[in-house]
Amino acid sequence: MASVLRQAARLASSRCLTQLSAASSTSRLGASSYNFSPSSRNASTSSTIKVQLDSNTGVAIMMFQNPPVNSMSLDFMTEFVIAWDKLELDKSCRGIILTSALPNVFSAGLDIMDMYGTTPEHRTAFWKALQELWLKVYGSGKIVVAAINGASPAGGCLMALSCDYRIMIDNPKYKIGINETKLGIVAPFWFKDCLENTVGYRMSEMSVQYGILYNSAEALKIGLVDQLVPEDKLISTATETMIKWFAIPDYARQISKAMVRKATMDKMLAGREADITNFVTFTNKDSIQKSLGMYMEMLKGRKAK
Ligand SMILES: CC/C=C\C/C=C\CCCC/C=C/C(=O)SCCNC(=O)CCNC(=O)[C@H](O)C(C)(C)COP(=O)(O)OP(=O)(O)OC[C@H]1O[C@@H](n2cnc3c(N)ncnc32)[C@H](O)[C@@H]1OP(=O)(O)O
Repeated sequence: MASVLRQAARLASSRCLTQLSAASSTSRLGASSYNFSPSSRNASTSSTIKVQLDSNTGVAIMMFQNPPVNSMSLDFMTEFVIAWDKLELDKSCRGIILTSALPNVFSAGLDIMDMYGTTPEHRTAFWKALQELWLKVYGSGKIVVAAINGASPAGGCLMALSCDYRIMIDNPKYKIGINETKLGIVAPFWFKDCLENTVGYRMSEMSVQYGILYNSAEALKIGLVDQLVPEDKLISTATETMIKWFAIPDYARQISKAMVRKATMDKMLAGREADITNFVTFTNKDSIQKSLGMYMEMLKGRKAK
């Protein structure tokens, strides 16, 4: 145990988990001091990311607004990381709720147009931005809650899986999962690892091969999400959940989180360059470009019908 703690302490001071200690003021707020008065809100907005921070409670709400479907384009991910870094540095922020400002969709996942017909240089920058975003969210010392208010396939599911807790609107029309194989592409190992860490080995084995998208009730049943709520209770439940987590002393929780996530983080950090090369090589293939093109056509054709 002593060696685990020593290792965790080293981790907390390492590059990826530097944020863990940055926010380590112990429970300043309990649920009883929760006050969400509008006057206490700070707002900061980029074109695709809207942030509201309540410095009284320490809860920030980060909303995606990249119409039509919050696809994770290079621009979106760049703005996400800038907004994220600001919150990480803000000691008054102890937790972040990720949600969508658009109706019916949390995030449609990676922007296919960034992978289809683009140069290898563009795809390198795109993949680096995705890795960066994931490392920040997954490795954060803040408490991160996903308030899933719509469809959340592939990269959208990864974003939710990187949080500490997932709350989804109870509506069968909203689907979540790692559906890449259905597009004729392969989810990288760290998408699979996040899924496996959450739903277990057998379920992820089935899930990634079939490319299953689960409705909200199915997602709850397999543990892909933690809680279902009616639409009008989503943000209040996410905020109340966050306040409950605040009762745990930050430092102890952060070190524990770092211990649990270390193996998955380390694997990515060690394989980061190879992962970029894999992605670029894979998406250079004519057959993959063809699959992506056909999928885009299918999406657009579906709308035309
Ligand atoms: C060995 C391996 C090594 C490395 C790996 C290598 C490569 C593989 C990379 C794998 C990682 C991939 C991750 C991904 O996230 S891929 C993206 C997966 N996403 C999806 O499958 C979702 C597709 N979209 C939908 O299902 C629906 O759009 C959605 C989200 C349910 C919303 O439905 P609806 O409200 O009806 O909206 P429309 O379908 O009408 O769409 C509106 C508009 O948006 C365009 N669009 C939708 N999704 C995307 C997208 N992901 N990227 C870009 N554009 C998208 C759609 O075409 C419409 O456009 P239009 O111009 O017609 O308005």
